Amino acid sequence: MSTVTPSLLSLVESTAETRLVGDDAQLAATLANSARHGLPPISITPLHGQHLSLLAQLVSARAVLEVGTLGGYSAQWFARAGARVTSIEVDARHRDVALENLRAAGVDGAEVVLGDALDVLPRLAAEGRVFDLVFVDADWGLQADYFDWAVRLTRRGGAIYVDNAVQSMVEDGEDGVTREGSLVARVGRDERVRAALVPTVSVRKWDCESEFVDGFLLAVVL
Ligand SMILES: C[S@@+](CC[C@H](N)C(=O)[O-])C[C@H]1O[C@@H](n2cnc3c(N)ncnc32)[C@H](O)[C@@H]1O
Repeated sequence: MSTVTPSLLSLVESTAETRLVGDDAQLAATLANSARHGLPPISITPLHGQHLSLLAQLVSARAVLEVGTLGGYSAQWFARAGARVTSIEVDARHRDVALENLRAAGVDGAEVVLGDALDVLPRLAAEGRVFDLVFVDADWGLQADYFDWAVRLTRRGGAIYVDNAVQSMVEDGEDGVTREGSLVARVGRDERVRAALVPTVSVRKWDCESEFVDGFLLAVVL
């Protein structure tokens, strides 16, 4: 077997991206416009977008809730699966760029709600909103709180996807990983869901030292 090196992993990732996703002018335009407006380059990758879009398709998602819009890149992947996206963003500049990008991409009906997620999520629950899939991609320290609201906002059989769950545990260090209040401890005690933690690797983040290893938490609401 070949030795695993950054360049070999990079080839695997770029080949899969070319073969399975291909070039997409609209998505590239979204990233370029976000960069022009000075948004940080922290959107999901194209393969990750495809993965989330497939997941939305698998749960026949008509309504997707996203926590953390940035420039609306991941929101477009959900729209491609045929879902209507509601996305929460705390930064008004990010919200404005996302709306511009979504309009340019011809995404109809996407809703970008400006506000702190922990204010907006209870409001959506009080309005009786229900989603097929919730994608959590905002501040890592609050993942467990977002998850708790996500369960209340997701239909039975729907899915919750918490991005960067592995990195957030790694950042917490050994004591943080095993503490009772951690994301996996709280989700593990939660009888409303079944969940798994899925570690991933991406050489796109090889330069960020440990960040090339990450992973997500996926749960299904019972
Ligand atoms: C990693 S980016 C989201 C990337 C986006 N999902 C994508 O892949 O295109 C995280 C976003 O969450 C937003 N955010 C951070 N804290 C938040 C909060 N408390 N409530 C709502 N949004 C928040 C940030 O402003 C940032 O735009």
